[in-house]
Parts: sequence; structure tokens; C-alpha cells
Amino acid sequence: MSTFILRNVRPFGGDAVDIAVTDGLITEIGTGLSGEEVVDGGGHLVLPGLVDLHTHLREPGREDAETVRTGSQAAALGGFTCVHAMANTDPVADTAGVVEQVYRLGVEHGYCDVQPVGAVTVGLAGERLAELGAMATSAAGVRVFSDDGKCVSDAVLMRRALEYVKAFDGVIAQHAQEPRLTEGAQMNEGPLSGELGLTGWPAVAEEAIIARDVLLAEHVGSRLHVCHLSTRGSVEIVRWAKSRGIDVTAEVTPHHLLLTDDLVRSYDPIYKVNPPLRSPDDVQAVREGLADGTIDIVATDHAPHPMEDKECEWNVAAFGMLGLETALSVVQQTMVDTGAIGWERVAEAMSAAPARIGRVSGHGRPLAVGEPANLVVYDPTARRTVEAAASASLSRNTPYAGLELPGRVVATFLRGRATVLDGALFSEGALS
Ligand SMILES: NC(=O)N[C@@H](CC(=O)O)C(=O)O
Repeated sequence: MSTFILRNVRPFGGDAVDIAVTDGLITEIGTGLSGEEVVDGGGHLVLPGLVDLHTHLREPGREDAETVRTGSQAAALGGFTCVHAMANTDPVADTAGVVEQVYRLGVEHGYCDVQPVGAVTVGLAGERLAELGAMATSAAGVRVFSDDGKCVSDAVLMRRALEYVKAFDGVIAQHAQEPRLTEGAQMNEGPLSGELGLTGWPAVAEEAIIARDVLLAEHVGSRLHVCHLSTRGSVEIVRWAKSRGIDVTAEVTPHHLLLTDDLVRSYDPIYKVNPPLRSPDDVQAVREGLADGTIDIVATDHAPHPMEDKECEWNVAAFGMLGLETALSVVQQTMVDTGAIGWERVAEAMSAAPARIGRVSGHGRPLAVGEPANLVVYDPTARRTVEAAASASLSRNTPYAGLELPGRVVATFLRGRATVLDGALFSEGALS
């Protein structure tokens, strides 16, 4: 039996306690606990390990951008104990074989649990359904299905997918982007896209798909999840859908909580992302949506790209930005330090709710005796300047480089084993 004491930590920022961990489980929470091994929590905040419903790990196929190993290292450094790996790999994760491969790589590396997302359609081509049932019953136990990067734009296919996954309590996570309305789109459509001469990506292209899909979900009585919602209109549609009792959940990314489309003036593709950075009014609306629960979760949409795909002309650059290592800091800055939400709600939006939506067990659980010791120790009083080169990710496309952000992940524990200690990766299990 291995026992250690995580001494002097503040659950959700409350009073300081000690947490005793034995064989990966929380066995006691109190004060003055003693044990052979002690990890000093420094009086910092402790939250349940974070869960990301939307991560691009790029393996198989683009191991030059990220691997399961490097992406899950970045996740651990960001305080995550479980990430959902998106299906837009090469080959696409549209078979039991590919999702099992990704799942096993996560287990092998051991920095966090990697829960594969299955593609909705074969090859993300939007033409016929992938083998959803086989992926659900595989060793990977897939519950989240998404063509993310592409929209399931065919209404009949979307309806069938929603109906199909009911059998195993799955959810369709939709990348809401009407393809015809966004042909060649490069940035948020507005006065600025006209001024900069870049093709616009109008809010209505997102909102039209969300409106259609909540109605489809209602019609067939299934679960819908909306990926990276980014506009005021989208928040209003989801709010309306929830008020009707439709089983819809939604996510917002850290970058849509902080950054706005005026950054595109630089023509620096570091700010090129899908959906695009929106207006200050949209940012205000997604913050309000997250605060009032219309938006259920924060998901990173960690989208690593190699230098050659980002350091080029805007029009040919890839869409996407890193997110795992900065997510908690950005949420602190935009939502906690502004007084919009407290740490309990952060834990709900970044741990409990994503675990529930993804139907993963053992994550997103309360800080309580008998629960798995998936924990993140976080110092919200620290400040740090983001350094792209310091990232554990194989890619460098963080939009926050050089920016000072609040907070620092001090330690992350996966089932009682430290994956991060003193803010650095801890791979050899002295505490395991
Ligand atoms: N979110 C992004 O900007 N990029 C995603 C896919 C996508 O949604 O386009 C990626 O895989 O790089």
C-alpha cells in the first residue's frame, strides 16, 4: 500500500486541509494528517484534475505537429488528467482499430487518460456514417463522436448519427460551420474583414447549424454537444434550446474568452483559428454564457501545427492554436479575476461537466474520500510570461507568447501518481 499526504492545500480556494492518498484513492481529508511521504501543497488551491473534451493530438499521421506523448505531457502541465483526442488524424479515427491505438498510446505514456473521439462519418467526408457502434464497444469505449475540423452538414446524416448513438448513450459533438457560407473563409466577417481584404466567416454560418441541430436533437430525443461556440447568436440559440428542455451542451475555448478579431490586423497567422476570433461583443456574450451556465464547459481545442504551416502567408496558413498549457490561466484571467465565476464553477466547467458529457468514469469527481486522486494544485497568485519555446508540445503556435498570464500549475496527480511536480513534468513514479 502506498500512502502519501498532500499537505496544506485549499479545495476550491477554501480552508487549508491535508489530503491523504492511498493506492490512487483519496482516503482522508482533514488537518494535521501524517504519513511517511508528504508533498507540500504550499497553501495553494486544489481542484479535481481537469478534463478536456476537445484536444488535437495529431497521432497517427502528423507526428511532426504533436504525438500522444507530447500532447499528454502538455495536458499534464496544464493540470489535465483526461483529454479527448479528436478524430481528424491520418488515418482518421473512424474505426475501432484507430481509436484503440490512440487509447493504448495514452495508457502507455501515462501522463493523462486519453479518451479517443470517434469520427461521425467515414474519413470525415460527410457522406456515410462511420462504424460508431464498433468504436463504442471497442476497448476505447468511445462515447463522443465528432467530425471536428469539418461540420456534419448533411441534415439527414446528422439526424441518423444522433439517433444511432442513443443506443450506447453517445453524443455527437458538432463543429458548427455551414460549409457553403464559409467557402474560403479566413476571419470573422465584419467591417474588419472588408478592410483587410480577407474572406469573412460570418456568425450566421455557426448559428444556422446550431439552430438546425438543436431542433434535430429535440426531434429525435438525443444528446447534442456544440463544439467551440463563438458568437452572441450561438449563445442565444443554446439558451433558448435549454429553456425548451433540449438535451444540448456547449463549449467555449479559452481563446474565444480572451482574444478578439482586431488581432488579425497584424496578419500574423498565429491568430488564425476556426471558428475565427470574433468581436468584443461576442467575447462578452460567451463570458456571460459561461457564467450563467448556458455554456457548460471550457474546452481547449488545442490545435498544434508545425512552423511551416503557421509562419507563412495568412491565406495559406493552417487554422488552430495551442491551448492545453494556458487554459486554466486564461480562464482565471477572463472569468475568475473579473469576478464572473468562482473556482467551484471553474471545476464544474473544466472537470465535472466535461467528464459527464464524455461519460468518462473516474474523472470530474468531487474532492471526497473514496474518489480517485485526480488532482491539480494551482497557484493563482503566481504570474508568468508565456514562452512558446518552453511548451511541452511539439508545436509552437501559442497566441499568448510574450503575454503575462496569472496562475501556475504546481502539481498534477493522476490516480495519486504525480505527473507534474513543482511545475515540471514528473515521469518517474516516486509517489506511485
Ligand atoms: N480549431 C482549429 O482551428 N483547427 C482544428 C480543426 C478545425 O476546427 O478547423 C485543427 O485540427 O487544427
